[in-house]
Amino acid sequence: MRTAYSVETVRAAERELMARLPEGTLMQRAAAGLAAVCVRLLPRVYGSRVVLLVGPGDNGGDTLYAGAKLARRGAGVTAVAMDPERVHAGGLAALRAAGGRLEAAVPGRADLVLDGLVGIGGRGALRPAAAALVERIPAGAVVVAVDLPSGVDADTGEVAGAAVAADVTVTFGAYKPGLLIDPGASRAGALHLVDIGLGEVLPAPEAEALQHAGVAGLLPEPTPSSDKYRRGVLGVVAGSARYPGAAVLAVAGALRGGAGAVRYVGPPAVADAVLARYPETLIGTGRVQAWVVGPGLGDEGGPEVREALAQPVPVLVDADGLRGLDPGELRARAAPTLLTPHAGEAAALLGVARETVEAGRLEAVRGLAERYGAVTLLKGSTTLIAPAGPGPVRVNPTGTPWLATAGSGDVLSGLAGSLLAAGLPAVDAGSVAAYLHGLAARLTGGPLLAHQVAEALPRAWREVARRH
Ligand SMILES: NC(=O)C1=CN([C@@H]2O[C@H](COP(=O)(O)OP(=O)(O)OC[C@H]3O[C@@H](n4cnc5c(N)ncnc54)[C@H](O)[C@@H]3O)[C@@H](O)[C@H]2O)[C@@H](O)CC1
Ligand SMILES: Nc1ncnc2c1ncn2[C@@H]1O[C@H](COP(=O)(O)OP(=O)(O)O)[C@@H](O)[C@H]1O
Ligand SMILES: [K+]
Repeated sequence: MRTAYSVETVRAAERELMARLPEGTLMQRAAAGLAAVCVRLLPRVYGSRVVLLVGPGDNGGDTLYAGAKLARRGAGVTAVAMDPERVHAGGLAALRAAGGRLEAAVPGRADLVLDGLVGIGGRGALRPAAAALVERIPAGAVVVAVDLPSGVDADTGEVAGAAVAADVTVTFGAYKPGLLIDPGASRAGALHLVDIGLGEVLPAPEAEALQHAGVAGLLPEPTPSSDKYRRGVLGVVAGSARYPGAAVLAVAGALRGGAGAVRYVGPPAVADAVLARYPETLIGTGRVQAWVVGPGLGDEGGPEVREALAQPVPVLVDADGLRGLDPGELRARAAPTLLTPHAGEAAALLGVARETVEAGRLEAVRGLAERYGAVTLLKGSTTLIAPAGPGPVRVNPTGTPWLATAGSGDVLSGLAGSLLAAGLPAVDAGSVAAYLHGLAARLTGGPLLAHQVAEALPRAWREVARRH
């Protein structure tokens, strides 16, 4: 599990650690880790051209000390300050002693650029002096963000104006949520974590991302004593005369997600379409361990949605099922509810613009989970899963923009429903489903069709299970 911590938490941990260590120790650890990554990125340090963009705080300090280390190994290092009156004095002295220079303008060419404008002390949009330096980053240079790309909000991943687009981010002590959540995540490039000793003093994280090992541990594999009922029966309320395909795709995701059986409930013509593709499907109501309601219902299916929500089993609500949801009714449910909106549906539920959700994904997913008392999975570029109560938000690290294709969300609902029916808690069901779905899409490659994602799920499952 990759874990991420808010600025407040990181600062508190740093204070606690700093109190026990000689002054400057943490900055020296950070600079040493940063310089080591830079050395690996350069084909040859000696004779390379390195540019440091230096802000007024400690982020600039880390950068100057790392630049000094590179200068000592023969790199030509030029620092450019956002505010020449406010530069970390010790860092600048170290750079100069190593043969580096402070100049007024960004050189036109560079092999490596270190973005040390702002780190976790950054607030709001980059000021014009900083944005002007970002614009001058020479084309072709490898860009390394120090702690985080300047212009990205460390806590949320929000980008309010100009921001550095890094090839690599070297972050100190702990990942920050903004490095894992878009739009920030897509500015961060490859992530390197430098251990500065914070691990021992960090409390619970604000965000976490599953990795193969964690997913493997959650996959509901059948055992010798399994039968189809114990493996989980999922009921699917989906599809309509207008959108029959949604039912087929949700059932596809459910069957490929390992359900012991899938029951389809819906119009006979749609049931025929489902059976034609998946003769394994059971038709009509009966006992289930979980429900998926909503994909492709259009204006139909209201009573079935209500009925499912009234039952004491986990219910996943997606797409048209999300319209007109009553927070009170959901909060009163004894069994878990998993909501799976995309940004447009989340915006409608929250009464805000879609752009607001896309720019502030973390706030949106937390807001929905709190309002509805339900685990909420917000789809899109970096899918997020928020628990119904306190606890870290799961950030999905797999996926590809090729998934932005009609019907892929229906496959996800079926898959997540299958995992709910198998008995996974809703946060695990949502995050394991998003993980496998994203991995299956990557294995398929683009341009992909939604049903191909469903068909690639067993491969994704095996790839995760095989390695652990
Ligand atoms: N506190 C610690 O123990 C450690 C901190 N470290 C480094 O220190 C950084 C935090 O340092 P600081 O607290 O000095 O803060 P930063 O250096 O991140 O930024 C604060 C400075 O940037 C300016 N600033 C804020 N928002 C801005 C904006 N939107 N546009 C332009 N300028 C802006 C502020 O006026 C302030 O001078 C970390 O990100 C990390 O790089 C590391 O050395 C490791 C140890
Ligand atoms: N830009 C993107 N990057 C990665 N994944 C995306 C992106 N856009 C959409 N997705 C994924 O594609 C799927 C689309 O689901 P949804 O919007 O419900 O589509 P549909 O209703 O057509 O099935 C979701 O799993 C979502 O996370
Ligand atoms: K930075």
